[in-house]
Amino acid sequence: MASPYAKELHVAQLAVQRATLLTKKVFHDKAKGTASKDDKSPVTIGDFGAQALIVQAIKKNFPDDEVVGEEEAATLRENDDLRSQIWDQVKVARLEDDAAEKELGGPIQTVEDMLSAIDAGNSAGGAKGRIWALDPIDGTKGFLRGGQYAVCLALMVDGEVKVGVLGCPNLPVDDSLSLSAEDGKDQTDDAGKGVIFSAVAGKGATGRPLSRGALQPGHPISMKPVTDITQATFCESVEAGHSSHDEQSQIAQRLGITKPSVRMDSQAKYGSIARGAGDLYLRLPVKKDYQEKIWDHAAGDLVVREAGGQVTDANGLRLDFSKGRTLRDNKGVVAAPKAIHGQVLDAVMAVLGAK
Ligand SMILES: Nc1ncnc2c1ncn2[C@@H]1O[C@H](COP(=O)(O)O)[C@@H](OP(=O)(O)O)[C@H]1O
Ligand SMILES: [Mg+2]
Ligand SMILES: [Mg+2]
Ligand SMILES: [Mg+2]
Repeated sequence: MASPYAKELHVAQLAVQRATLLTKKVFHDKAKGTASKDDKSPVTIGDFGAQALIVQAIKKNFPDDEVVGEEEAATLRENDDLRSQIWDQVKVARLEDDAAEKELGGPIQTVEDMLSAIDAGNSAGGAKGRIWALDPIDGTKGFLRGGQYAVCLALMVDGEVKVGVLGCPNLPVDDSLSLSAEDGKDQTDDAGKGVIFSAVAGKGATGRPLSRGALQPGHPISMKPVTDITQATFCESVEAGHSSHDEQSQIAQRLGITKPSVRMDSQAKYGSIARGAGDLYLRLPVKKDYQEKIWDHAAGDLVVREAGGQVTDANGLRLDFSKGRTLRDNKGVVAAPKAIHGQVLDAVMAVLGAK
C-alpha cells in the first residue's frame, strides 16, 4: 500500500520549494515592496507571491480542498504598482524540472488567476474535512532583516494535522551544527543554506536540502535527547512583541539553563529543535487576548511531534487546530523533547502562576 498522504506530501514539498525560491529571488532582487496590514504588521511581494503559487498548486491537485492562508488580495486589487511587481515575480517562478513543474500545474497564467489564488486562502478553517493552513512567509520581519523566515504549509484532516512542510532558506543544510545566537541574525550569505523539513502523521519527520528542481533525497531527523537540562539550548522569537522574553528567561533560569537564548524568527525554531540543533522552544503570550494563528504553528507542531517532541500550550494542552483560523483555546506554546516536556511545563506553570 502506498504511504498515507504520499501525493499530498510530494505536492506540498514541491509547492513550498517553488515558493521559497520566489521569496529568495524577491530578497535578492531587492524587490521586497512592503505594505502595512490593518494590524500594522508588514506584508511583502514575497508573502503575496508565495501564497499565490502555493494555493494554485493545491487547487490544481486537490480542487475540493480548502485553504486557510494568511494573506488576501484586497489591497492588491487597488494598488496597481504593488500588483504588477508581484506579477513580475510570479509569472517567472518555476522549478527547473519539467516533471516537478507539471505536477504543480505549471505557472499561473494571468494576473486575475494570481489574485483569485491569493483570495482562495479565505477558508474559515474548522473541524471538518480537508483544510490546508498556509503561511507564505512566516517571520516577515526576519525576511525583511535578512534573518530567518519559513514558508509553511500543513494539511489538516478533520482538525488534525496530517502533513507539514517548512521551507527554511536561511538555515544551514547541515543538521549537526548546533544553534548559536548567530543563526538568528543576518543570513545574507547563501552558502550551505536552505532546508525543507516535512512530516506525515505517524510516519516521522524528514529534512532535505532545498533544490531548484526536483526534490533532493530526504533523511530522517529527530530531536536530541537531553540528559542534562541545564545544558539545553532554548529558542524564542526575535520580536519582543510576539512572546514574553522576560517570562521565558525566568523559565530558563528555573530550569538551571545558563546559556543565553537563541533568538530566531519564524517556524525555523520548530525545524531547528526537530533536527536537534536546539532543544526547547518557548512562546509565552505578551498580550492576554492575542490568539495565535493556525498557520504560525500547524506545520511546525507536526514536524516537532514526529521528530520525538511534545508540543503543548502553557497549560499543557495540545494545540487545537480545529477551532477556526486561530488557536482560540490555547495560550502560548511550549515545545520540547517528550522525555523532558513535563519538567519544562512545570517551570512554565510555576513562573506564570507566580505572577
Ligand atoms: N502579539 C503577537 N503575539 C504572538 N504572535 C504574534 C503577535 N503579533 C504577530 N504575531 C505572529 O508572529 C509571527 C512570527 O513569529 P516569530 O516571532 O516566531 O517569528 C507572525 O507571523 P508572520 O511573520 O507570518 O506575520 C505573526 O503572525
Ligand atoms: Mg504576517
Ligand atoms: Mg506567520
Ligand atoms: Mg506570514
